[in-house]
Amino acid sequence: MSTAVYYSIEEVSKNNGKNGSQIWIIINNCVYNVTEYLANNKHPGGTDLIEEYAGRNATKAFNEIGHSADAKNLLKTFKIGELVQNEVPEELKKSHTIVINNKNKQNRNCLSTITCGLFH
Ligand code: HEM
Repeated sequence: MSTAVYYSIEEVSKNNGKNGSQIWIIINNCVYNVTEYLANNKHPGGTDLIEEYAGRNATKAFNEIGHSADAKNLLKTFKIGELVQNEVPEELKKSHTIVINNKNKQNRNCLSTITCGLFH
Protein backbone atom coordinates (compact mmCIF):
# COMPACT_ATOMS: atom_id res chain seq x y z
CA MET A 1 0.00 0.00 0.00
CA SER A 2 1.38 3.34 -0.98
CA THR A 3 1.29 6.22 1.47
CA ALA A 4 2.98 8.78 -0.74
CA VAL A 5 1.66 12.31 -0.57
CA TYR A 6 1.95 14.39 -3.71
CA TYR A 7 2.43 18.14 -3.93
CA SER A 8 2.35 20.42 -6.94
CA ILE A 9 5.16 22.87 -7.64
CA GLU A 10 2.65 25.64 -7.00
CA GLU A 11 1.81 24.30 -3.56
CA VAL A 12 5.49 23.96 -2.68
CA SER A 13 6.15 27.51 -3.83
CA LYS A 14 3.69 28.85 -1.26
CA ASN A 15 5.87 27.43 1.50
CA ASN A 16 8.68 29.88 0.96
CA GLY A 17 9.10 31.14 4.51
CA LYS A 18 7.32 34.40 3.77
CA ASN A 19 4.47 35.70 5.95
CA GLY A 20 5.12 33.02 8.54
CA SER A 21 4.82 30.12 6.13
CA GLN A 22 6.94 27.01 6.41
CA ILE A 23 10.01 26.40 4.30
CA TRP A 24 9.76 23.54 1.85
CA ILE A 25 12.28 22.66 -0.81
CA ILE A 26 12.34 20.22 -3.69
CA ILE A 27 15.30 17.90 -4.20
CA ASN A 28 15.02 15.38 -7.00
CA ASN A 29 11.32 14.52 -7.12
CA CYS A 30 10.77 14.84 -3.39
CA VAL A 31 9.45 17.60 -1.15
CA TYR A 32 11.17 18.41 2.15
CA ASN A 33 10.08 20.55 5.05
CA VAL A 34 13.25 22.19 6.35
CA THR A 35 11.57 24.76 8.60
CA GLU A 36 12.85 23.33 11.88
CA TYR A 37 16.27 22.50 10.49
CA LEU A 38 16.79 26.11 9.50
CA ALA A 39 15.12 27.59 12.58
CA ASN A 40 17.63 25.69 14.70
CA ASN A 41 20.56 26.82 12.56
CA LYS A 42 21.63 23.23 11.96
CA HIS A 43 22.99 23.48 8.42
CA PRO A 44 26.82 23.39 8.35
CA GLY A 45 26.72 25.41 5.12
CA GLY A 46 24.61 28.13 6.76
CA THR A 47 20.91 28.91 6.72
CA ASP A 48 21.05 31.43 3.88
CA LEU A 49 22.17 28.90 1.27
CA ILE A 50 19.08 26.77 1.80
CA GLU A 51 16.74 29.72 2.34
CA GLU A 52 17.62 30.89 -1.13
CA TYR A 53 15.71 27.85 -2.40
CA ALA A 54 12.70 28.22 -0.10
CA GLY A 55 9.65 26.99 -2.04
CA ARG A 56 11.84 26.04 -4.99
CA ASN A 57 13.87 23.28 -6.59
CA ALA A 58 17.26 22.95 -4.87
CA THR A 59 18.32 19.76 -6.66
CA LYS A 60 21.20 21.20 -8.61
CA ALA A 61 22.60 23.17 -5.67
CA PHE A 62 22.31 20.21 -3.29
CA ASN A 63 23.96 17.78 -5.69
CA GLU A 64 26.70 20.11 -6.87
CA ILE A 65 28.03 20.59 -3.34
CA GLY A 66 28.60 16.84 -3.17
CA HIS A 67 26.83 16.30 0.14
CA SER A 68 27.90 13.26 2.18
CA ALA A 69 25.85 10.12 2.77
CA ASP A 70 25.13 11.50 6.24
CA ALA A 71 23.70 14.66 4.71
CA LYS A 72 21.52 12.59 2.36
CA ASN A 73 20.27 10.48 5.25
CA LEU A 74 19.47 13.60 7.22
CA LEU A 75 17.62 15.01 4.24
CA LYS A 76 15.39 11.94 4.16
CA THR A 77 14.15 12.72 7.67
CA PHE A 78 12.64 15.98 6.35
CA LYS A 79 10.67 14.35 3.57
CA ILE A 80 6.95 15.15 3.53
CA GLY A 81 6.00 13.98 0.07
CA GLU A 82 6.74 13.89 -3.62
CA LEU A 83 6.10 16.07 -6.61
CA VAL A 84 3.02 15.18 -8.61
CA GLN A 85 4.29 12.91 -11.33
CA ASN A 86 3.54 15.10 -14.32
CA GLU A 87 5.65 17.86 -12.78
CA VAL A 88 8.80 15.82 -12.26
CA PRO A 89 11.41 17.08 -14.73
CA GLU A 90 12.27 14.50 -17.40
CA GLU A 91 15.90 14.19 -16.38
CA LEU A 92 14.93 13.23 -12.84
CA LYS A 93 12.60 10.46 -13.97
CA LYS A 94 15.66 8.54 -15.05
CA SER A 95 17.05 8.48 -11.51
CA HIS A 96 17.47 5.06 -10.01
CA THR A 97 14.72 4.12 -7.67
CA ILE A 98 15.42 3.25 -4.07
CA VAL A 99 13.07 2.16 -1.35
CA ILE A 100 13.21 3.95 1.97
CA ASN A 101 11.22 3.79 5.16
CA ASN A 102 9.20 6.92 5.52
CA LYS A 103 9.36 7.73 9.20
CA ASN A 104 7.55 11.04 8.84
CA LYS A 105 4.18 9.61 7.98
CA GLN A 106 1.39 9.57 10.51
CA ASN A 107 0.35 6.29 9.03
CA ARG A 108 0.98 3.39 11.39
CA ASN A 109 1.83 1.05 8.60
CA CYS A 110 5.54 1.59 9.15
CA LEU A 111 6.52 -1.06 6.65
CA SER A 112 4.88 0.85 3.86
CA THR A 113 7.54 2.14 1.59
CA ILE A 114 7.79 4.85 -0.95
CA THR A 115 10.20 5.33 -3.75
CA CYS A 116 12.28 8.36 -4.39
CA GLY A 117 15.11 8.90 -6.83
CA LEU A 118 17.43 10.33 -4.21
CA PHE A 119 20.64 8.43 -4.91
CA HIS A 120 22.39 7.45 -8.05
C1 HEM B 1 17.81 20.22 3.55
C2 HEM B 1 18.77 20.18 2.69
C3 HEM B 1 20.21 20.07 3.11
C4 HEM B 1 20.78 19.31 4.09
C5 HEM B 1 20.08 18.29 5.00
C6 HEM B 1 22.18 19.62 4.09
C7 HEM B 1 23.10 19.06 4.95
C8 HEM B 1 24.44 19.36 4.99
C9 HEM B 1 25.42 18.70 5.82
C10 HEM B 1 25.13 17.59 6.82
C11 HEM B 1 26.62 19.28 5.55
C12 HEM B 1 27.99 18.91 6.18
C13 HEM B 1 28.88 18.24 5.11
C14 HEM B 1 28.30 16.94 4.60
O1 HEM B 1 27.93 16.07 5.42
O2 HEM B 1 28.18 16.80 3.37
C15 HEM B 1 26.40 20.31 4.56
C16 HEM B 1 27.36 21.14 4.06
C17 HEM B 1 27.16 22.08 3.11
N1 HEM B 1 25.97 22.35 2.45
FE1 HEM B 1 24.22 21.46 2.79
N2 HEM B 1 22.44 20.56 3.14
C18 HEM B 1 21.25 20.86 2.51
C19 HEM B 1 21.06 21.74 1.48
C20 HEM B 1 22.02 22.52 0.93
C21 HEM B 1 21.79 23.44 -0.16
C22 HEM B 1 20.47 23.65 -0.90
C23 HEM B 1 22.97 24.05 -0.39
C24 HEM B 1 23.09 25.10 -1.45
C25 HEM B 1 24.15 25.49 -2.03
C26 HEM B 1 23.96 23.53 0.55
C27 HEM B 1 25.27 23.89 0.68
C28 HEM B 1 26.20 23.37 1.55
C29 HEM B 1 27.59 23.80 1.65
C30 HEM B 1 28.26 24.91 0.84
C31 HEM B 1 28.18 22.99 2.62
C32 HEM B 1 29.65 23.02 3.06
C33 HEM B 1 29.79 23.81 4.33
C34 HEM B 1 31.23 23.82 4.81
O3 HEM B 1 31.90 22.77 4.73
O4 HEM B 1 31.66 24.86 5.27
N3 HEM B 1 23.33 22.59 1.34
N4 HEM B 1 25.06 20.33 4.22
